[in-house]
Amino acid sequence: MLRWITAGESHGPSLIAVLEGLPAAVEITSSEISTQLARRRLGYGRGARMKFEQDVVSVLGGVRHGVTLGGPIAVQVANSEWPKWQTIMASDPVDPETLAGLARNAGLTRPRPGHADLAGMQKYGFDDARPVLERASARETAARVALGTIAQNFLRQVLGAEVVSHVVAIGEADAVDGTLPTPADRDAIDASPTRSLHPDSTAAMSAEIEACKEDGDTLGGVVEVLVYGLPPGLGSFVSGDRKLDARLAAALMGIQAIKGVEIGDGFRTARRRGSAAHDEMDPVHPGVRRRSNRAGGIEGGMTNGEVLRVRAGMKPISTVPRALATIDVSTGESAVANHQRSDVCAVPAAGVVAEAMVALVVAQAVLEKFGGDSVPETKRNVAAYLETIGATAPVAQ
Ligand SMILES: Cc1cc2nc3c(=O)[nH]c(=O)nc-3n(C[C@H](O)[C@H](O)[C@H](O)COP(=O)(O)O)c2cc1C
Ligand SMILES: C=C(O[C@@H]1CC(C(=O)O)=C[C@@H](OP(=O)(O)O)[C@H]1O)C(=O)O
Repeated sequence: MLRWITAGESHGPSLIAVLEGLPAAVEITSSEISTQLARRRLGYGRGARMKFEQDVVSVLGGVRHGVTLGGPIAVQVANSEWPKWQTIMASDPVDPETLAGLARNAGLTRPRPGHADLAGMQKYGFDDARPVLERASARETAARVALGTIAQNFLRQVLGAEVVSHVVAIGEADAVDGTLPTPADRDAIDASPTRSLHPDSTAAMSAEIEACKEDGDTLGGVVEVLVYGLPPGLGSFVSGDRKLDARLAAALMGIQAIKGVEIGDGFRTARRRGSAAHDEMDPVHPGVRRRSNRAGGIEGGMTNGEVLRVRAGMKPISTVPRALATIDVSTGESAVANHQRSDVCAVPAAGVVAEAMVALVVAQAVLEKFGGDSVPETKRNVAAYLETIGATAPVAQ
């Protein structure tokens, strides 16, 4: 069973990510992880912290000379801003007088609507939002992207599968409808400040962000993740918790600020008639070809051999510069919410995080189906399965 966990606070010394259950012989380097982390920092609308914070990657365990060893993999993403926070976020006790003298440590008693602040303080018994927001912060997504890089390498090396993401909406600005991006479009997408394929989409989304910024407001949007090259049969129909669509939805909803997930055409399909909703098949001897892919490559909780396609909707950033109404928990009176610097829009970054979560869930399903303690063993198992289903295997469009 492939499993993962992260630890660490937004202004702590570092984030730590652990991935357990991956076979030996997956090729991975710290510079590949750094490259993916750099992609997460990009995008029009991100705040000042993205400019000065550096993600400093160290692979602490599970990898030797660029290949995995089969044991748990531990990755550290150090926060370069730590020296400024080392007293406030120290793990050992600190003299209260020293703490009281630090302006940065001023009590955060005005919880921000849309954040974990208030319920987190109530639940864990804090009178200040700092201990809540430190862990709730999307800084943690850097650790997920680090693990997602390893999962993407595994998928590529075992199946030749490739994960691609792009932004399909920011606020009211929708991407120009067109062909789906393929792995060949990755560089072009990353070169767009809104991670869109079409220049007209970039222009419309950038204008939306610019207008929002001038109004002192924030924006959300929708990202889409595609996985090319998956065999049929990942996931299962036999129980709800084994369905791949359910597992993808849970993983994507687990990303900070994601409020909706669609598999394939999702809510659009819900409004269609059955004759226009499903993906008809034709035989092509040998194999089967689909006339469409509205299902997004998943039927009955399993991949069906078509391109996997999933969307995630992100709510607008909660720390709104034009601060929202709240209460001050120290007085019980009305107040305006705590405001620190913040992103105006982080949808492009959310797409990179979504790629990571999709890669991890799909890698987990691949290992469930094919097992293997080394890449060659998993590949042999994949090859045997594909040979078995040969005559009915899907043929690429
Ligand atoms: C990549 C990324 C960057 C984010 N940046 C910010 C930010 O700068 N300011 C902010 O208030 N929220 C930001 N968020 C969203 C909050 O972390 C999130 O809304 C909050 O933790 C509450 O969780 P929930 O929205 O899932 O309920 C970001 C989310 C993501 C995925
Ligand atoms: C640091 C990151 O994102 C942070 C996510 C975040 C939040 O509330 O989620 C709030 C901001 O942090 P701060 O308030 O310290 O500026 C973002 O910068 C990151 O993505 O690496």
